[in-house]
Order: sequence, then structure tokens, then C-alpha cells
Amino acid sequence: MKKQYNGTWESLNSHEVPAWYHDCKFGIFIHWGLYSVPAYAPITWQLGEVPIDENWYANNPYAEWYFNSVNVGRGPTYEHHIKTYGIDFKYEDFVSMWKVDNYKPDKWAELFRKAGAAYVVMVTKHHDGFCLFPSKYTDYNAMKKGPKRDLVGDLTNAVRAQGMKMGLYYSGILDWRFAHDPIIEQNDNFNKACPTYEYADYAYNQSCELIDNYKPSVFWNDIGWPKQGEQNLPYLLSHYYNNVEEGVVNDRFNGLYHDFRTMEYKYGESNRMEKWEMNRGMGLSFGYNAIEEDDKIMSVEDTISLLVSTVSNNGNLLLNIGPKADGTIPKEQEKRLLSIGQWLAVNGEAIYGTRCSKRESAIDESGVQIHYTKKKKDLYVMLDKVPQGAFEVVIPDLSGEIRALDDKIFYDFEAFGTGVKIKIHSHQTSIGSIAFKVPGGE
Ligand SMILES: CC(=O)NC[C@H]1N[C@@H](C)[C@@H](O)[C@@H](O)[C@@H]1O
Repeated sequence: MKKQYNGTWESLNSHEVPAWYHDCKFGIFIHWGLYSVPAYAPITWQLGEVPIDENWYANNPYAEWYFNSVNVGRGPTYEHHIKTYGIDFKYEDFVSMWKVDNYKPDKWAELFRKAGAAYVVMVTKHHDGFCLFPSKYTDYNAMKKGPKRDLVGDLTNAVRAQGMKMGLYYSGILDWRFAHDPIIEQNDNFNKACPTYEYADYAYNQSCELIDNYKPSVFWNDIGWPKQGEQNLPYLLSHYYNNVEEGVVNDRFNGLYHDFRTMEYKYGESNRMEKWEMNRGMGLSFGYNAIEEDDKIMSVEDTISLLVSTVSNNGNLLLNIGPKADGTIPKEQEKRLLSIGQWLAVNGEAIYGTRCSKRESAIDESGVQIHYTKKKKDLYVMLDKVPQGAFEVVIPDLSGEIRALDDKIFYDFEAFGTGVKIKIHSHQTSIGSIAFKVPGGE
């Protein structure tokens, strides 16, 4: 019997994170919008690396913040805009320039599946207010203007045809069409947000459009929810769960409710006792940044390390790609996705469908990182940050057979005190972490 939610916090608080969200581990985030036309941001810091103050907002590495980075009236993006487009060029002028001639949603979905992703979260309306879906509540949308397509609907169908879950991102509290004072410190995201009931209703109604028209498996709200709309949240979330039984939401509703916690780059906290998700770009930006080239984005090895450490601590990794304005996925991003997919094709048994082991991640005296996952009675051990060439590592409190998932790993193992010593003779041909299965080892 399907559970019904009745618009109260009590009924919502009985909601449980669905198993699919625990099982899927790896998702693709997609930031694509008007900001993909200028595709510019300075290459500065990771979120959480420096204070989120005036200096951060004047040198914002997020290319999708282009409007605000110009609006602050100083800094590299402001200079770039004046030089490239001129002082009189308005952000809305990018609409007529946004042609999506290379947008092939089926190809995108195929690439995400080859990358080993099990879910996708697409931005439907970012802070700039431009909607990538047809909306009854504004003509500032991709069906009416610019691309003249339902960009969200096209990808939703393609992703589901590939057997992946489709999630949707919505910028709840920020919409620079309703409130466009420059944001120059973190509290401005809340204090300068549009305070009207009109906007709160707009966000509520558009969220219902997304829920009703696409039934997203994830409703990924960003930054916060309009203050004037807080009392309607129990209704919105009940509507969501009553219409999308497998639905799941993040923790960016003014701290009022969440299914899973979020971290973003170095921002936020996670603890392995509750479900969480790490989201970040391959470089410092979510939107495509044309000056962020191959040498400026994460290596495949570092991305796999992030996936392994996140999953072994009860998290999912939502890795962002920023397509070019025309719909082309940048080669350097595509290359990394395919390599991650190769690693997961061999080692995915240690990732997909696993749960947190009671064994916590550790660092061996040689610096090798040891991460664990479990699946029923089986234990998986993943070695990370391993040296080139041969090395040994002791896994404590372990006994019995241990088997590498990648047959290109040459190793021996032996009982060593209360643990097992693994002697790796050669692992050069594999990429990223080395995963072992210990049948019955949990
Ligand atoms: C921690 C937080 O609220 N981040 C907001 C941030 N989220 C990213 C996924 C991107 O959409 C950014 O553009 C957005 O400001």
C-alpha cells in the first residue's frame, strides 16, 4: 500500500531514503544555461577554501554566476564582460545567442551510462531565472526563446531510456529576475533574495510543474527556499512524495527538512551515520568555463579517489559536467567520464549496492589509504594513493581469502598478526584505486 503524505512535517518526517539512492553511488550533475554562452570565470578557489565574502564574489570561479560576477561591478568577469560584449550588453541578450545545434540528449545519456553513472541531476532553472523547460509561469524559458526546445524533457526521456534515474535541480531562493541586487557576501543569498509572496508562489508553482511534468527521482533544491514559502513546503514535499514514490530531496530547504545531506567541494559537513552527497565540478566551476582547460581539471585518479572515499563513508558522488552552449560536451570532460566508467566496469562490485562497513577508512604507515565497503556478508577493501611499482600493506583484523577485482593486479597475501598482508607486485596497467573482495569478511 503506497504511503500518503498529508502536508504535515510529522508525516514527512516518517519518509525514508529509498534504497535506489543508497545503491546508485555515482551521478552526473549538469549545469547548462545562458551562462554557458559567455562561459567565463576566473580560476581561483574551491568553495570552502576561502571565506565566502566580497573577494569571493568579485572573483567567483563559478561560471554559472556570470550575471552576479558582472553585477558586482568589479573583478575579472566584469572586466571580461566589458571588453568582450561592451558596457551596454545585458545578460538577457545572451538568450538570442543561445543556439543548441549540437544538443544530442541521446548521446549525452549514452555517455553518462558509459561513465557508470546511475542517476543524473539537470539544472532546470539556475539563479539567473532562465528556465530550460516550458513553464506556464514565465516566457523566460527555452521553449519560448533561444533554444526553442524542452531541454529538460528531451534529456529526461533519453536518461530514462538508458535505465538511469533522472533528477532535477531548481534554484529555489535565488532568482535574479525577481531580485537582482549584487550578492557580495554569503548572507546576501538570503537577505537579498526576493521577499515577496508572489515569488514564493512562483517557486512553488514551478516546482509543481517540474514534479507533475517530469516526476524527477531527485528534487535538488539549491541554497534555500523562499522565506515566504516555508509554510507551504510540507505541502510541496508531500505532493512530491505522493506523486513520485521513489523521490528524494537534499538538505537545502533552510534547514527545515532533508533526505540526504550535501557537501560541495570543501563546503559543508558529512558524517557517515547519515546519507549524504558530494557535489562538485571537474574543475572549479559548474557551468562551462572556456579558460578552464585540461590541465586545470581533476585527474581521473583523483576523481576515482573522491568516489571511493565518498562511497566508503556513506555518500554518493554527484560529479558535474558543464556542456558548451551549443550542446557539445567538452572533450576533456568526456575523456574523464569514459575513464571513470572503465574503472567502474572492473571495480563497480565494490561500489554499487554496497553499504558503509563498520570499519572506518584508515591510512597505512606507508601512506596508502584503505577504504571499506560491504555487501551483505562480503567486505570490499579499496587501496588508494598507492605508490608506483611494488608495495605491501597490512589490513588489520582480517582473515581468509582476499581477491583483487582487477585481473591486471599481480599480488600475494598472507596472514600477518591479526590481519592480512597484501604484497602488490605490479599494478601499473590499472587506473585509480585497487579493489579487493573478501568473501564473508564483513
Ligand atoms: C553550498 C551552496 O549553497 N551552493 C550553491 C551552489 N550550488 C552549486 C551546485 C551551483 O549550482 C552553484 O552555482 C550554486 O551557487
